Amino acid sequence: MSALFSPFQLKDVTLRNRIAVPPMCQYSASDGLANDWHLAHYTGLARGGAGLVIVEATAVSPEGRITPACLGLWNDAQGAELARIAAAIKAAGAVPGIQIGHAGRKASANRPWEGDDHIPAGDARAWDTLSPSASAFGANLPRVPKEMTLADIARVTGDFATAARRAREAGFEWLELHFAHGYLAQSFFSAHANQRTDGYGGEHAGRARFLLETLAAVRGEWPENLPLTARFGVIEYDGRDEETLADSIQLVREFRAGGLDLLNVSVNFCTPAAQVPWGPAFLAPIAARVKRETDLPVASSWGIERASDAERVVAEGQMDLVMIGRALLANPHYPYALAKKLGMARPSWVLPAPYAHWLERYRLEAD
Ligand SMILES: C=C(C(=O)O)c1ccccc1
Repeated sequence: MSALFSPFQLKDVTLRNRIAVPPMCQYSASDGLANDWHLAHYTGLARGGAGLVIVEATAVSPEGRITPACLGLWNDAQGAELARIAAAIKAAGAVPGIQIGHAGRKASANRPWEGDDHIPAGDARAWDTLSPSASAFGANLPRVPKEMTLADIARVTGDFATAARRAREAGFEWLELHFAHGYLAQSFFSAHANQRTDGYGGEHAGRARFLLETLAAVRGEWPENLPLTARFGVIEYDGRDEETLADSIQLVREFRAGGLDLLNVSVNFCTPAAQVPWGPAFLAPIAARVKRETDLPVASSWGIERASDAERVVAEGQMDLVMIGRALLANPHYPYALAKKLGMARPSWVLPAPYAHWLERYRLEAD
């Protein structure tokens, strides 16, 4: 029996396998509203056999979008459109998940294929960005953000909680807080972005405060019986990795004490100077260490594509779920290819019956 195709239960939710679609921005919304692009995109991924489909970074407030074309969950109309997507994912046999976040100083940017840079300040599409400190990311994102006031911090924490409530009302059963990739929450924990001298900066407790307060606020809205998770960068690859990892693992333990059910282990992306060692499943040993040292279930991503890697990292207990992104964009039925590669009996039935029966009936020997 393949470990990758074994079920996974977390709280009252059971995934049919260990394959998860990570949140991957589509940059295809208007006014934060999901549309037919998103419905077809996520329905196709769910029909492709993944156990969990997580809808892309969805902003908790208008200024929290990465680009003007990002999804939002700050009003009921957005919730109604997302409800269609949650229902479609569930109808296809996958668990519907959603990531909610705030882009912080990386907000107000052009879409990646239209520059991937900050929209010029004079452009009517641009907006003021928020961050723990008035320090820019740099490189393609040079805009200096506004240092958040205590009122700003409280408002955004509340926005996360309200978005979590709307996510549940929309029918999502898996919630992921976006605490990674140099966005607002990650910025609060990183000295690359947070130079505050008040209670939200400085030593570990100060830099962790926004994330822990936001987790607590969301915990109060999200049902206890459904998975509450976070994608969190635990390593920056800036030459201080052991220090960052130890600091991050301490915070992950605090997340667990605060009611987090699983951590999606990722990279910080808080400085353009990072030297990320890209490669097949390069983050798996880091995810395994986080799992070992925090006793939390973990997922991870980045370069997990080969059937042998995906099976190994689960079978060896390095991670509980594998987030397979680009291979699933290239082929939403990739779980079927993985099932065949791993020698599963009747691999076609990873797919819905209307597809599986044809694939079974007229199989070529070569299949
Ligand atoms: C758009 C991203 C996200 O939503 O996390 C992203 C950004 C940087 C690297 C990977 C993913």
